Amino acid sequence: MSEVDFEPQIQHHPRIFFPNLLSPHECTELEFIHKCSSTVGYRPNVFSTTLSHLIATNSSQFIIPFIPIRERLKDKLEEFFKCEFELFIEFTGLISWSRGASIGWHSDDNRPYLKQRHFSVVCYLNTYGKDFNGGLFHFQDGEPATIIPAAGDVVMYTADDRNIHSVDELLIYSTHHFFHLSTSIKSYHFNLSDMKLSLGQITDGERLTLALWFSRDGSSDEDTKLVSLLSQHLLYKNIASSLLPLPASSNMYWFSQDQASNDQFGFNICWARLHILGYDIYFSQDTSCDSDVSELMLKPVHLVRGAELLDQEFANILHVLQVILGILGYIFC
Ligand SMILES: O=C(O)CCC(=O)C(=O)O
Ligand SMILES: [Fe+2]
Repeated sequence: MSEVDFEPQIQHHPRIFFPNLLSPHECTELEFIHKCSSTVGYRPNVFSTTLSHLIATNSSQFIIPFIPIRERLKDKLEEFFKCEFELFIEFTGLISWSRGASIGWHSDDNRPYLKQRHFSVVCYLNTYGKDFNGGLFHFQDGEPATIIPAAGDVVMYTADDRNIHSVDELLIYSTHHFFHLSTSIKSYHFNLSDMKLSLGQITDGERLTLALWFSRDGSSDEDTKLVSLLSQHLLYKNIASSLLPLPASSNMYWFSQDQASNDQFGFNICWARLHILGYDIYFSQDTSCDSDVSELMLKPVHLVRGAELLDQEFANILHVLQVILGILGYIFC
């Protein structure tokens, strides 16, 4: 599909679709960042990575790849909607959906606290049919009626009720990835059968987007907030001078079948991502069996592959993820 603005309907349904606006490298780089930084999101079966979270977890270097992409998207949006130099980025986030996630008909400004959102931009970072199934985007009226997510494609639309849209439920991915649960990890906090069920939800495929909202209102400028967070963070020199990530509170990584409940079963999303890649983790012997999960997030860990315990000690589980995903080529391809 080439660039499509559907000129005749522009007043009624102001929107535009750009194929291949992001390069494959940009999509892969953002996927890498999401997979090693994401937390459980705002709705069940959704994970997200916000820029403020990257700062809070001492991973602000990961903001750098967003900068040229955000600028390019803003330029395109302002040019198409003829509002050059008028818009501010209100929110930037990587959002992934796992099996069962969906969203019904809505406009993106449909709550009083969302009224500052004037334009929406959704960039697809992976591809329907290849990386996941389900998850098609539909506009209620006008053209295009349906968007089939493909890595690099971008849709831009006004956030008001001229662009009511929905996204179909993410379905089970056709090729079920094999994963192996070893007992070599200290899994005393977890119920393994429940963990297998929950893990299935992300091994079935994840639909990943970069979502941005734009505002005409300067008081909603995300950058002002980010600069303030960054400068506060830099005051903590010991943390900021280290390049090691610092996990947030453990419940932000806690994923269970029913995220709405306080179910003690479920597991850590970082842990799950390592399992999918064929790794387990091992906390050194002096980590007390009574440590609660929140402490474990901050503990040094070793990797286990099959029956082999690897020598290298990592600062914490986020550090492991960054290294393993980096080595596996997420960042360099
Ligand atoms: O991911 C998409 O295709 C759109 C998601 C959406 O509509 C929303 O988050 O408001
Ligand atoms: Fe939406």
